[in-house]
Amino acid sequence: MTQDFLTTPAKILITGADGQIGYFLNQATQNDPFFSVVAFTDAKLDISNRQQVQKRLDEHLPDYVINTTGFNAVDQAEAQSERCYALNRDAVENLAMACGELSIPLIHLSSDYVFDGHYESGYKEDDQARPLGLYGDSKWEGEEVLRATLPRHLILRVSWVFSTIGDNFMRRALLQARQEEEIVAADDRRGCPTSASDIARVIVAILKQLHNGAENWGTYHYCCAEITTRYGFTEAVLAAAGQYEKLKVEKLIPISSSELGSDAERPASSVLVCTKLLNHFGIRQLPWRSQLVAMIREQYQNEEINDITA
Ligand SMILES: NC(=O)C1=CN([C@@H]2O[C@H](COP(=O)(O)OP(=O)(O)OC[C@H]3O[C@@H](n4cnc5c(N)ncnc54)[C@H](OP(=O)(O)O)[C@@H]3O)[C@@H](O)[C@H]2O)C=CC1
Ligand SMILES: Cc1cn([C@H]2C[C@H](O)[C@@H](COP(=O)(O)OP(=O)(O)O[C@H]3O[C@@H](C)C(=O)[C@@H](O)[C@H]3O)O2)c(=O)[nH]c1=O
Repeated sequence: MTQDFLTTPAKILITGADGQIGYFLNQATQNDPFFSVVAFTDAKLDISNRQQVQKRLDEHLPDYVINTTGFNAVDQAEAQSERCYALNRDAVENLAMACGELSIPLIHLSSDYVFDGHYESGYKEDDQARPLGLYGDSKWEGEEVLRATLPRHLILRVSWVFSTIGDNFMRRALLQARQEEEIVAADDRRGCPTSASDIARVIVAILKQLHNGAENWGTYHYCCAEITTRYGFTEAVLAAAGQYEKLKVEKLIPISSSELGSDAERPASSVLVCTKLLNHFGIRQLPWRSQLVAMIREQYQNEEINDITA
């Protein structure tokens, strides 16, 4: 019997399901008849546990695994390198090996921080990775271990993720704007903020094409359109949030990253060029500004669920 790709749902297994991207991917696929979804939080599937990973895959036999986990605390990574590499590299190897045993492709998320940030015109997929900090290095090593272990993989590098979930720059800026009269934002690091729900849209579009026979494996970039700085993004957060409440903040002050200080070095310009994704999958970039307006609306509409101080 041949498999009918057009009528058989694609069975996907999502790891890290209550993180930013995991949550929105789960939301985007749960009610889509194209997919049959099993979504695991870390309590139900700890990907650093090789036996547990194999057991879950044996139980569910998904068509695709999507790994949205990550040790993402960029500064903390410098002091907690063991934990960082354990999740961003070694656990990726666990997944890749278990997927390999069962011939399951793995979709994996990586970061603009694999680059050193000196290339102002933007990074393409094949540009030399040269991470500045341990977080970026662990993501790069995770990519490399996946490439070496599982031929049918897709690595999607994304940047500056924001959403109504967890700890991210949008929510931190909003919290500060409610509590402080003056806030500072770095105006010397360039990048592209990208909403977690938009990344979910991209992953859904990729999965649909893979499941219909596309064999576009490899490494891809996706970020929302329009380069900005943390200062430019904060300005937009304040404008969008100001539609819903009178914020305490009166002054937004541009500042250099060196004045702010931090444990980890970060790329000065980590813009991702996304034309390969367009050429191979026909997926276009959406502007982060419209994504931000929608995300802020969602934040205010479900203020209790999206408790910013939690
Ligand atoms: N956030 C960003 O700006 C960017 C993120 N990325 C990459 O995208 C991916 C997703 O990021 P994002 O959605 O922000 O991540 P989050 O930090 O929001 O979510 C990560 C999830 O992984 C879970 N997790 C942690 N350890 C384990 C484990 N051992 N087994 C299973 N799950 C675990 C976490 O659970 P718990 O909360 O309980 O610890 C959390 O739910 C990551 O690979 C990240 O490196 C790339 C570029 C930018
Ligand atoms: C404390 C503070 C920092 N900053 C700036 C300095 C620095 O550039 C940045 C730090 O914010 P974040 O912690 O959100 O940034 P960071 O953790 O560097 O964000 C990164 O996370 C990882 C997971 C990725 O993969 C990257 O794509 C990127 O999103 O914000 C301000 O603008 N104002 C402030 O008050």
